[in-house]
Amino acid sequence: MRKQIVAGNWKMNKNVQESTQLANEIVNGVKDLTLDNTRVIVTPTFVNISEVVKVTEGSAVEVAAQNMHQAKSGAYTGEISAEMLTSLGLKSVILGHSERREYFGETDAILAEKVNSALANGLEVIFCFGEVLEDRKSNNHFNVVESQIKNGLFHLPADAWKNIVLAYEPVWAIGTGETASPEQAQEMHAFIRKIVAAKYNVELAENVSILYGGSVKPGNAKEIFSKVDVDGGLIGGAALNSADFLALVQSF
Ligand SMILES: O=C(CO)COP(=O)(O)O
Repeated sequence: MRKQIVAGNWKMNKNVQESTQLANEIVNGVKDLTLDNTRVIVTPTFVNISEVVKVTEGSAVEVAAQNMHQAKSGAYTGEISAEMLTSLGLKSVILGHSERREYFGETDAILAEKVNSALANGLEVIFCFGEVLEDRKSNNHFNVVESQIKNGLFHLPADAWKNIVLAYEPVWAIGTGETASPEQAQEMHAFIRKIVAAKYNVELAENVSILYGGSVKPGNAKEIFSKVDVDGGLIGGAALNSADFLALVQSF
């Protein structure tokens, strides 16, 4: 059975005190939940990872990073390597978020390198992709998503996919309050599974968790998560307070 995942992408929010407080509230909140098949992940900013790791140790809450550099080490001022993340005990990293693609010039080629570096270091990759509004309006969204997945991931051998989680985040729905309808999310997720099955095989495609991201809130999560090919969410705004985030964790 595929894992369900609720991952909070804290983006550039929360100082160290706020981060540890939020993590504490989430750790306490999940204590009494039967999570069964659901993974709960939080992703603080780099500077707050160590403190949040301490708070979450021994709990059901996993900590992941929002990004990393593709190089092993060296003269890359301001950057963070995969090995630095694993040395903190992290198991996963988000790569390819649309904000990284748009504001930091991360191309498909760079992302493929980042994916390789993360996997080589034993990290699971939560790989994000999604179309902008123009693409959806011109009915080009399937092509865009296919090419982002193909260029970022299809060079991988099948066995590497056990460490891949996909996150479909239509850019027009991120932080806008506008959500893809559950039907639009399901349609895209089914398409994604189909292209992964065509490249690899049906079993592999059936085993990949595909998250939806874009204005997921307690009020709409149940309906979105109920779709057969939606395995959870990558959450921005609603991950910044524990009550909303814990409600999402219980929305399956
Ligand atoms: O970008 C997102 C998660 O990575 C989604 O952000 P919002 O939930 O704020 O729309």
